[in-house]
Amino acid sequence: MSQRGSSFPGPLSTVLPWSFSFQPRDFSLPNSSWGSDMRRLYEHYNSQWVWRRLPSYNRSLKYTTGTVWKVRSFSRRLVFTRNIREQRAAFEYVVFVNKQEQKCVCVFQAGHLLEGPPGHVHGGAISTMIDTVTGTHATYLSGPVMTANLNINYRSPIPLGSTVLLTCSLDKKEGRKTFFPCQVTNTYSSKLHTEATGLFLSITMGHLLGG
Ligand SMILES: CCCCC/C=C\C/C=C\C/C=C\C/C=C\CCCC(=O)SCCNC(=O)CCNC(=O)[C@H](O)C(C)(C)COP(=O)(O)OP(=O)(O)OC[C@H]1O[C@@H](n2cnc3c(N)ncnc32)[C@H](O)[C@@H]1OP(=O)(O)O
Repeated sequence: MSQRGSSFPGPLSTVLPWSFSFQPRDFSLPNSSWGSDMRRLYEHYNSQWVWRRLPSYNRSLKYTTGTVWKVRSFSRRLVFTRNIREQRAAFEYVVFVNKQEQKCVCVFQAGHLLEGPPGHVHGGAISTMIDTVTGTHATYLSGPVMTANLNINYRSPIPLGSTVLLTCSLDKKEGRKTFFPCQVTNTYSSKLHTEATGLFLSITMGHLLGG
């Protein structure tokens, strides 16, 4: 199994040095809780050179900034989707980007802690994953961004424990604004579960730090 894409390849890596990286756990690598659909799709995308796996950590700034005081103020905080220790329990996912086509896919296995309607995934958990995937793609293409608007239509419920595919593309860029449509389907792309559009605004890091 190849392990390509071990460093974040987007614009952030040129802006922010990685001087505080110390081999943190990469949550987007396969683990024993992944079911057969997760593994099959992971292998499918990981084996094609046009798709690049993005690593995923449980702290957003500790591993991306080179400024000591920022590390001190952010390092104890954990990224929402990566802060549940028990594998399989919540958000198991891996994101791949296709730079040529400006597309991004996420293979997502929804764990039992994400229940909304009996036996099915909570709408807030689905929107979390849509925000994460479109936000990751926006960051990859445009550098630091914040979600300004998420518009979501839930078309069919997602069974708890199942694996789904999120597909996101770049629609248009207008100055600081970037628009990303996103669909959530079953793993064969034959059933639509959710469709959404995300609007992201490019920001400076000062915006996040209250500057
Ligand atoms: C998010 C982390 C970024 C840092 C990255 C660093 C390291 C991380 C590494 C990797 C990250 C990987 C993955 C990311 C994972 C998850 C993503 C989660 C993202 C989120 O979960 S993030 C939380 C929820 N998010 C907020 O908490 C935003 C609160 N909000 C604001 O902070 C401001 O509101 C802001 C910045 C959005 C805009 O403020 P602003 O002052 O910069 O811009 P302004 O208002 O002037 O608008 C300029 C033009 O955008 C139009 N515009 C604005 N808002 C609009 C809207 N809602 N609808 C339609 N158009 C809108 C205006 O109409 C105008 O348009 P025009 O130019 O045409 O007049």
